[in-house]
Amino acid sequence: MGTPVNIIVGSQVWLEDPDEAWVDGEVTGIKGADVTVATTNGKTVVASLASIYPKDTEAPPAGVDDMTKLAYLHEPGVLHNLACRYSLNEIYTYTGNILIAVNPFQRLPHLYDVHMMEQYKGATFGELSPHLFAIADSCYRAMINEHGSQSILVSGESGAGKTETTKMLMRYLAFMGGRSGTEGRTVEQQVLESNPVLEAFGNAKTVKNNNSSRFGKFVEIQFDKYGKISGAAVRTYLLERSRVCQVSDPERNYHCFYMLCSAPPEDVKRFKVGDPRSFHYLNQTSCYEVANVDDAREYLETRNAMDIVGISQEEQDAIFRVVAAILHLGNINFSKGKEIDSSRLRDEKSINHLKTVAELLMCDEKLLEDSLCQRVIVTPDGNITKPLDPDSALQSRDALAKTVYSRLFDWIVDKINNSIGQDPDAISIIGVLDIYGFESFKVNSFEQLCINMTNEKLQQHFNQHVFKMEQEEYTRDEIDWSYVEFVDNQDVLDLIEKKPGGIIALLDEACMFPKSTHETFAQKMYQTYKSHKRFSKPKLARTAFTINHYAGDVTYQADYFLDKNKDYVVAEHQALLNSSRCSFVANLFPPLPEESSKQSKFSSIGTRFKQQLQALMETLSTTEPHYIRCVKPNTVLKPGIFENDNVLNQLRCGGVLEAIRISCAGYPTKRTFDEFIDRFGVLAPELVDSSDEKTACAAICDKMGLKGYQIGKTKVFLRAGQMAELDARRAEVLANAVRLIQRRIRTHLMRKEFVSLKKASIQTQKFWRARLARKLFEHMRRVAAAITIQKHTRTHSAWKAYLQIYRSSITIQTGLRAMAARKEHRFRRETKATIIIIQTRWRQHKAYVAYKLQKRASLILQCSWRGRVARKELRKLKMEARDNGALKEAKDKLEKRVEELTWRLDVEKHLRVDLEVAKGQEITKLQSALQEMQEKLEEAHAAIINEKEAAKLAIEQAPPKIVEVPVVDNAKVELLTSQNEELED
Ligand SMILES: Nc1ncnc2c1ncn2[C@@H]1O[C@H](COP(=O)(O)OP(=O)(O)OP(=O)(O)O)[C@@H](O)[C@H]1O
Repeated sequence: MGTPVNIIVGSQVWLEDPDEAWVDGEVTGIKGADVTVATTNGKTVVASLASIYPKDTEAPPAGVDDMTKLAYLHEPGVLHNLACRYSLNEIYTYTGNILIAVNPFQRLPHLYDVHMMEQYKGATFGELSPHLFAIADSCYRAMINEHGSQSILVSGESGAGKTETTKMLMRYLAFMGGRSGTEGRTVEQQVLESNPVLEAFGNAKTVKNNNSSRFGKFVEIQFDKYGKISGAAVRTYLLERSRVCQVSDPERNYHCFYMLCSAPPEDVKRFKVGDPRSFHYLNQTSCYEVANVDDAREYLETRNAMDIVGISQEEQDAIFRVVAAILHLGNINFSKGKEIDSSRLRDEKSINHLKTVAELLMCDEKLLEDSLCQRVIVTPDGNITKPLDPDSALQSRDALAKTVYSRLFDWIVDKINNSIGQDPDAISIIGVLDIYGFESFKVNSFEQLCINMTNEKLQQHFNQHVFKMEQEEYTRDEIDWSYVEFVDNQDVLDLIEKKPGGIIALLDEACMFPKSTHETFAQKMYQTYKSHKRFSKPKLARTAFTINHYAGDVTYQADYFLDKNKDYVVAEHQALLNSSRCSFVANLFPPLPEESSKQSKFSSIGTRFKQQLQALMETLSTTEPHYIRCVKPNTVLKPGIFENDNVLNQLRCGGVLEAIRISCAGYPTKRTFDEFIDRFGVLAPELVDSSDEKTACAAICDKMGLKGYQIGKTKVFLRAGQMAELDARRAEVLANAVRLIQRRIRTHLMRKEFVSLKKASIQTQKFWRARLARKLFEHMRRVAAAITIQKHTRTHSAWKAYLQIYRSSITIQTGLRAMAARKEHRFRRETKATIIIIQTRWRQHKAYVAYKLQKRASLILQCSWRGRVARKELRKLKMEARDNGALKEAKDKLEKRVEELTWRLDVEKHLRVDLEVAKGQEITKLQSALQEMQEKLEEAHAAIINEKEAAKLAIEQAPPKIVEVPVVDNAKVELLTSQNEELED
């Protein structure tokens, strides 16, 4: 699978690692055929050049959704891709048309919900990420479009997820083909509900899988012409019968046994069951429970599902009675009887169990015991009864249990089929095959041979479909395909199933020959196939043989082949159960036709299975197959050794690796010239018109630079990836064309839109501009009005403020003036009084002075006058005194008078001097008082001037802001006015 590339120092490579399977690293040195690699886990390993693989350093970290897209298609690349995707919960990956489903081992509900189904409904295959719904959808659409039957083959080892995948597929098909809104039990509902019923009776916990299907299953879903589900049939293959009687740790018997033991108490009582530990068929292992499974609930759910698939209550009861009877049957033990080689029931317990079995199966107790401990041999001379030794009796007991169980299982399958109903007019079918994958254990027995035969058949079918048909097509179209090879397994199939001469035919022969043993059978095989290249005898083996299957060598132990191949019902058992009073039990064992009962009782399981398989293959050959390979991921990156749990091995066994190889080596894509030109003509339209189809196809391929393609007679054959390449180019061309058309149309549309938008926008602009202008005008008007209002308001408030200041200043002025006036008044009053007093005094003084002067003057005048008069009289008296003596007296008198007046004048003079002094003092005093008053007056004047200046300054300094006084204090103004007037008055 490796892609030949030159490995040089520095190359990134994969190499095998004992712990990690594959480990990547870088080549650090090459010496001859040895390469030194520095691995990413820190080791330096020397490996041979042939054992290392190149690593794609440009691989997307999330992996690719189709393995065929891998740059280097080799085992580590495939595993790495799966591991990358798995780590991102991408459990599905395509390999061409095969879907690889890696078991997620965890519920991923979002992957399977209705929303997901809706998404995949009708989606082109490959468009969405790989999914089983994509397979189911392409299957459904192929059926509808091509009216052809389809099949989906789900394979994988035990626990890989086949049953889950099958269930999901059926759910999707029911979703697509279901009749929505139909009342009652619909076909699809019954098909879906048949799963839990089949699982209850056909599934068991095994080492590998807690819910392992111990049978193969082919569900055929029939569709009518409208694509609706019209019927269904379930075919089952090779139920593992031995499990009924033999279970090893840590496995369990079939689920139904445990369910019955956990049933509601009334059912437990009715069916006489109890603790599973008390039944031999269940207590051979210590495993009674399965993690996360509630058997009690499963019992009820199984019953419910049985209701839905049409199993009546009576039938259900009968089924569980048979199940209970098998459990009790297992508890019947035998000991040696009285006669030689005879047996009898060992103890009381066994007797009781026998009774219970007889009761549950409604058959005769004695007959039951006899059928277990005796055999009747028919001889020409009559019937001979032969007792069975305890071991044989036990075998007889187990054979009965297995037969009853397998008949019961077959009855359930038949019932489901009858109940769902077949549609004889079905237009097409979709078959889903859920069958065990290739098995290779340490010890492989007859079952493994059958299982591996099935897988060989399926592989052949796969080969035929994928490769043979492919190659036939190459041949038909006369193209060179010599280098595409595949391993044809027809020879292995011939070895196993050819009649006569195949292993199964030899086994049947051995079974019919009474003296045969597994050793004689093995010898016969060694002899017959000694030169068969697919058959070999292991060294020293006496019964073992190895078959070289397509998936690898498997060594089988022939020891129990004979027993396991024999499928016959002991006549005694047949008779016993047929005579049951319970019609259900009796019907499980219908009486055999007279001749066949007389003929050999042997029926070959191998041959029957081969026939069933043949029928299945015939059915499959009428369908278009689709493949799903389930893979168990426990060791995604484990080395490629041949072990069943190895992913690589699983892929190899599932034919996936081979498919990848062939797919890449061959021509996975082919198209008729018509289709090719139809699809890719756009890549070179000039070539298509000018030449014939074949030449045009070749020309297109050449033009696109494709290498290695081939032109057949009718088709173009493309190598892997070339279709994608052409598609990508086509998508590019189409996208360009689309873009051009879109551009033109968009231009046209945009222009139209632009014009109408322009018109509309002009209209809108007009409207808006007008509106804006109106608004602006309105705004301006409002601004002007506001300014006017503001002006008036401001005037008003300024006026108010001015008035207030004015009034205040008047008030202040008034106050100040009043104060000044009062002061003045007071001053004046004071000054006036002073002046008046001074004036009075002054005037008094002046008057007094004048008076004094006048008085002196008048005195002087009077004195002078009187002197004159007195001197005149003195001269007269002197003359008269002369004349008379009298005169002398007068003279004396007058002299006295003059003396008096002189004294008075002196006094007056003195007085006047005193008065002058007092008056001078008084004037000085008054002058100083006046001086003082004048100073005070000046001070008052200065204070008034200061106050006035201060007031003026205060007014000037007062902020121009005019504080609006909301209310004029008229009362105060009036008061001040009146005060002012009063003051003025
Ligand atoms: N798609 C899935 N999503 C979640 N869990 C899954 C899925 N597929 C499988 N499983 C889990 O793996 C278990 C085993 O799967 P399943 O029973 O389908 O295996 P199988 O291949 O049918 O085995 P067998 O051959 O033994 O019957 C399931 O019980 C389930 O838990």
